Amino acid sequence: MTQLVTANEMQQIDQYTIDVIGMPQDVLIERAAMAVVDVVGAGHFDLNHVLVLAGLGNNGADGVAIARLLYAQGINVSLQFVGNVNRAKDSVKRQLSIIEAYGVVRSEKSDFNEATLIIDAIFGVGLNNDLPEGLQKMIKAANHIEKPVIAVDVPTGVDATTGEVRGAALKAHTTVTFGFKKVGLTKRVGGYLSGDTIVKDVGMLVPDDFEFSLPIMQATVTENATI
Ligand SMILES: NC(=O)C1=CN([C@@H]2O[C@H](COP(=O)(O)OP(=O)(O)OC[C@H]3O[C@@H](n4cnc5c(N)ncnc54)[C@H](OP(=O)(O)O)[C@@H]3O)[C@@H](O)[C@H]2O)[C@H](O)CC1
Ligand SMILES: [K+]
Repeated sequence: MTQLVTANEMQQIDQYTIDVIGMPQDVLIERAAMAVVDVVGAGHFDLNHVLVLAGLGNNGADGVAIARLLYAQGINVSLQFVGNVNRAKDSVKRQLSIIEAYGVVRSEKSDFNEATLIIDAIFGVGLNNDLPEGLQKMIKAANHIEKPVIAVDVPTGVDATTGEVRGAALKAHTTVTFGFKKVGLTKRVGGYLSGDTIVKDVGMLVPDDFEFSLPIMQATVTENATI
């Protein structure tokens, strides 16, 4: 039994946990990163060269924290920041300054062919438009070489509510989604691109009077089920 949420509902729950409950945002980001690292370690992925793609929002902050944790475990990880780092949210800038102290080298342009596993932390539930052209091209190239991808929260390019592709979207082998399963991961092409979806608790709390707009999903859902 899985409670489904829209992107907006997830953002409301995020904000309630931080603003009302007082859970520090960096704690949620660290727990999200640890959840993904657990899946990386438990899966049958080739960790010879892990490439983390991090964006400029909190999804990217998760990605930078993931790169740091993998590096601390002695895994060969490279971090590519996708976007203009000057426009990055403070949460990302904090993670970037921490990771520099750990000695993780940021790669400007990553060669997907060298990577044995890609961690997609470019966009999550905050995606609100079609991806920029350049990023669409990069994503299509990445999909073409078919490297295994673990998506952080939502595969980049998939709308977490509608399941539609916003210009282009990474095809994930596995999606590690936080708190609740986003409905966009269960319907239309979003259900196909998310691969195996694992829901991980990172300590979010739901307001007592919160009204979910979506039903609780039975255990399995077909690829194009519409909710
Ligand atoms: N909320 C929390 O404290 C936590 C969230 N978690 C993770 O964070 C993401 C949601 O993070 P958010 O910063 O809201 O959004 P994204 O990281 O998904 O997107 C980044 C920003 O990018 C801009 N944006 C959106 N769409 C586009 C686009 N098509 N082209 C260019 N830029 C785009 C947008 O900024 P605006 O200024 O345009 O609004 C986004 O804000 C969530 O998925 C989790 O992974 C943590 O895990 C836990 C704490
Ligand atoms: K992502």
